Amino acid sequence: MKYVSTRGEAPVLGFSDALLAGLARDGGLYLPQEFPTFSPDEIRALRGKSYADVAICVLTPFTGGEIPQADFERMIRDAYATFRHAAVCPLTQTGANEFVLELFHGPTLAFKDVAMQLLARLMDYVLAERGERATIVGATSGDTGGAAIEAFAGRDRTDIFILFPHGRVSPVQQRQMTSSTAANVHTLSVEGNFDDCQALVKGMFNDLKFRDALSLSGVNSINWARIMPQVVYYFTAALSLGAPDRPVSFTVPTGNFGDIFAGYVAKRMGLPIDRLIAATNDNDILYRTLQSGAYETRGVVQTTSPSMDIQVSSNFERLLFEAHGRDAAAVRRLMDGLKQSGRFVVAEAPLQRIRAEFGAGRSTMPETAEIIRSVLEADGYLLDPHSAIGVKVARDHADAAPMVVLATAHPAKFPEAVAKASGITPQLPAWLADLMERKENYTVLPNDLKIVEDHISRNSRAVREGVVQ
Ligand SMILES: Cc1ncc(COP(=O)(O)O)c(C=O)c1O
Ligand SMILES: N[C@@H](CCOP(=O)(O)O)C(=O)O
Repeated sequence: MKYVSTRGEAPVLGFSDALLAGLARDGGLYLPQEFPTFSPDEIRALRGKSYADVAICVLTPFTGGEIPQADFERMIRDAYATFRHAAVCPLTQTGANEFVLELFHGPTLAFKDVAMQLLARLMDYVLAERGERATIVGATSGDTGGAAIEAFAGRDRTDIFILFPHGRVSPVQQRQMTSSTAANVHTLSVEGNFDDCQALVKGMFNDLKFRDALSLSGVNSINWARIMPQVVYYFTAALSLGAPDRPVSFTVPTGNFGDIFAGYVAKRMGLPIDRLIAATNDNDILYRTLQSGAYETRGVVQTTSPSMDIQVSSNFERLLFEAHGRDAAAVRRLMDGLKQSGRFVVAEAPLQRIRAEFGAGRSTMPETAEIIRSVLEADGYLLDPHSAIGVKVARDHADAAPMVVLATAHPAKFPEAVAKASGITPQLPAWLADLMERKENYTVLPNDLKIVEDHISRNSRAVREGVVQ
């Protein structure tokens, strides 16, 4: 199994190198050269297996045999043993034909744990095998940061630097990131929005001198190994609802387009998915793009679903690569247009291909609050604002196929918005009960690439100890 960049000008890599690379050296995103496929009989044979066993079957082809199988299986079992629900990602019914896929039973109460718990183990393993260290940089609108810090804290082959937008994450999300006492964790509050943080991270990867000097690695969904583990829960959810003998649709609260792209991968692997619906908040660039073909950035607006306050949606590039028949030159032209003018237009043929696979919808803040209230009243089920956006949009797209809505975060991460909508203040689970009393430790930095790079260089243990120059 080899991995190619969406921009076609970076080296083709094996799994371990793609894992450590994060962003490709040409600024593109890695994708498998071809997707492994499962026949209906092979999918049927996954019925009744545990989450970890399905993960082993679905994910093994992606490693290309580079990780010894027994080690890979151990890492998968260890990763999912950190989840507080026996099913790992259980399904709950919230309507006649509507199901919520709870992805928030991991250590930081968001779907990011599903990938991050495995990614950290894989990176640590590969670095140890090679006798190397890495400096991890990541941008977060609230959840990736907490999940990454939890997964990498105390690992001595990595320093981790997480950039979050100053004053734009929920208090619980902030405390999850800033209360780590591990020496390898560095939390940076950037004076900007999530797109600024993401641009800084990409800027560091594209600064090849800095990248090589610090052995940079990434934990955002620009890293293929962040998308890969998320493919598994599409399989487990669809299997529970009758796959491969019954097609199932999914609605996915969407920001960086990573989670829904994992659904697309599952479909390409042979899972019979009927429709994939992207649900956005007021930062609705993906909804607008699917409507008009014009991908046009506007200012990020702050909403009650802060993790989705994103305009530049990184993984859309992977979809563009697919929709253009893997023509990297076409992707480069679109990305150049975006850099120069903040927009590009998808041509008619690729747009039709995208529309054949994806639908989209939007939920405004009042609509999201109303769904939280009405689902609680009708079903006694408390949604977080991100998951509520999914339910709202799913209901706008209801038809005969079972619809699975991805519930991407626990309501206790956003107590204010949930209480305002429902009158109920959700409580953190016992193991996080004292979270808001824990001491915070973070550095505020301006939105300036040079200043952020200098800060990281000064604080990276790899540089201080002379492990990398
Ligand atoms: C709670 C929550 N829901 C939805 C999303 C959107 O996921 P994606 O960026 O993979 O589209 C995010 C973050 O990205 C999130 O943290
Ligand atoms: N919503 C995310 C934003 C970063 O997305 P990623 O999936 O690319 O890591 C967050 O909560 O940080």
